[in-house]
Amino acid sequence: MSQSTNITWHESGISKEQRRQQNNHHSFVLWFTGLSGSGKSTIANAVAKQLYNREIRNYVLDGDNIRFGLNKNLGFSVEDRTENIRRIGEVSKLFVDSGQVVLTAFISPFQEDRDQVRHILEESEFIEVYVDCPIEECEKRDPKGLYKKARSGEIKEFTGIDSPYERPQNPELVIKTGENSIEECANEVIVYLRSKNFI
Ligand SMILES: Nc1ncnc2c1ncn2[C@@H]1O[C@H](COP(=O)(O)OS(=O)(=O)O)[C@@H](OP(=O)(O)O)[C@H]1O
Ligand SMILES: Nc1ncnc2c1ncn2[C@@H]1O[C@H](COP(=O)(O)OP(=O)(O)O)[C@@H](O)[C@H]1O
Repeated sequence: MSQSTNITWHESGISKEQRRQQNNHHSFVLWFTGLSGSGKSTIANAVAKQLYNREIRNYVLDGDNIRFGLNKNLGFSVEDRTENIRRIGEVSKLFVDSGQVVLTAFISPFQEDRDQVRHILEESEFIEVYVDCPIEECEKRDPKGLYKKARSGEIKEFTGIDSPYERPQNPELVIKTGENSIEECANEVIVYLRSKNFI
């Protein structure tokens, strides 16, 4: 891939702080990470609905959807997953700059890639949420039939089967979707955000 040269950063006339002030809330990323079927999308969307009801501007970026468009040229090799997360991180940063809350639902299996996203944001702008669910339960749910395909060898490099998942070392939040209901898990996130005065 070639690199751009002769480019200059253009400052916007409206600052992030001004946008936040107009929206009347903080802007940040809720980064959900976990195995396929752990409940990232379900919880992200449940939280998004609660935020919407509180008039907090937000948007969900979801793994499958992004791979239909922006990242349609990426597969599931280690390198492609890293590039996937790098791009999502940059997109998330734009959302934060626009004064919105962004909820991301990507497996994002590598600690280093998640840390990279954390580092391009400010400290109060990145909340790593580990959607913790035993693989046995994810496999039992198998909402898209992908574990079955991975077990039969039809899908290669499937996370948790023949591709690694690195559990977050120091996440801001851990939610256990194998033990608690969807509503309870979503409420845990809302309680955390309130405790930090983010909402
Ligand atoms: N090999 C392999 N491994 C894991 N997942 C696979 C694979 N092939 C397809 N899928 C489907 O793609 C979704 C994961 O995409 P992500 O962009 O979140 O993955 S990653 O963060 O780049 O690892 C994932 O979505 P979720 O089930 O919502 O996690 C799957 O539906
Ligand atoms: N407590 C829970 N939290 C999240 N999802 C749950 C929970 N209990 C059961 N589920 C079910 O598990 C599945 C999770 O799928 P999904 O949200 O697509 O996971 P992911 O985005 O991590 O692949 C859904 O069918 C959902 O209804």
